[in-house]
Amino acid sequence: MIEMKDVWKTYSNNVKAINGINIKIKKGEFVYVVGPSGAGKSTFIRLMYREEKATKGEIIIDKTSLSTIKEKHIPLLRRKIGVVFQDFKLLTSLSVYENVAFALEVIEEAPDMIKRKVMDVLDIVQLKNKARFLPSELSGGEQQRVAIARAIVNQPDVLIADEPTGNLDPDTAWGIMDILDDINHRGTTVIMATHNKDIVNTIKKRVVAIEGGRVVRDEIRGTYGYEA
Ligand SMILES: Nc1ncnc2c1ncn2[C@@H]1O[C@H](COP(=O)(O)OP(=O)(O)OP(=O)(O)O)[C@@H](O)[C@H]1O
Repeated sequence: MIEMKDVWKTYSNNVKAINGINIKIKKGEFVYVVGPSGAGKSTFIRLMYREEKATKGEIIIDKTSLSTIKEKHIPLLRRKIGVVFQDFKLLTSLSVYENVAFALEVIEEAPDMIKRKVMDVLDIVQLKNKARFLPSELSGGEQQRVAIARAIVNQPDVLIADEPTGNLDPDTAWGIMDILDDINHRGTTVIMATHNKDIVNTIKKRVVAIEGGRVVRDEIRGTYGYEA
């Protein structure tokens, strides 16, 4: 359902971040993206949700080609893809509930559906009891769980996470992994860029290693393969 065919990305400053990637990711897979700092992992991920446009090659998400997609159809594409970042990116003046509901309000979901969907995803991330809290009143792990709830409330086909455990202590990071695993088991494809060696080596999944903007390793149940 996600395919890259000979994809290249050169930034405007002439940095060649992605240099000829070919990959297929099937519906329902869980994929770790690993590699040294500056290898191109974030660029690879940003290309998938069209935050960046490929310089060359074709990216197909669920039959939609990102090279020919019209600007007006990009919001529709983004509804198929939930994104989670290392630094959470929550709206600080809104409550947990409002942060998650916001994603549905912008697509003009009916108010009674908003309430049901928000409470359902807050249940999945185990934060129903903190729906009225502000982000500043939550721990880092709880804030990341709100960000995950926001990313999945539209029931996207794909959840992309760029270093979702990067700002969290080890115990909290494992809790986030439980939730991502649970979301994957419910049918969502999960693609996660990470530097967390312990997690990759313990919760075995497909591992795609990127170095110098190329896929240098792609293993079904792989290992991290670098020193932490
Ligand atoms: N917006 C940008 N403009 C110009 N160059 C960029 C931009 N974003 C990234 N780069 C460059 O592209 C290359 C790949 O960066 P990218 O962020 O994709 O790597 P990464 O593997 O995610 O690194 P890290 O593990 O440190 O997050 C690097 O040389 C980086 O400096």
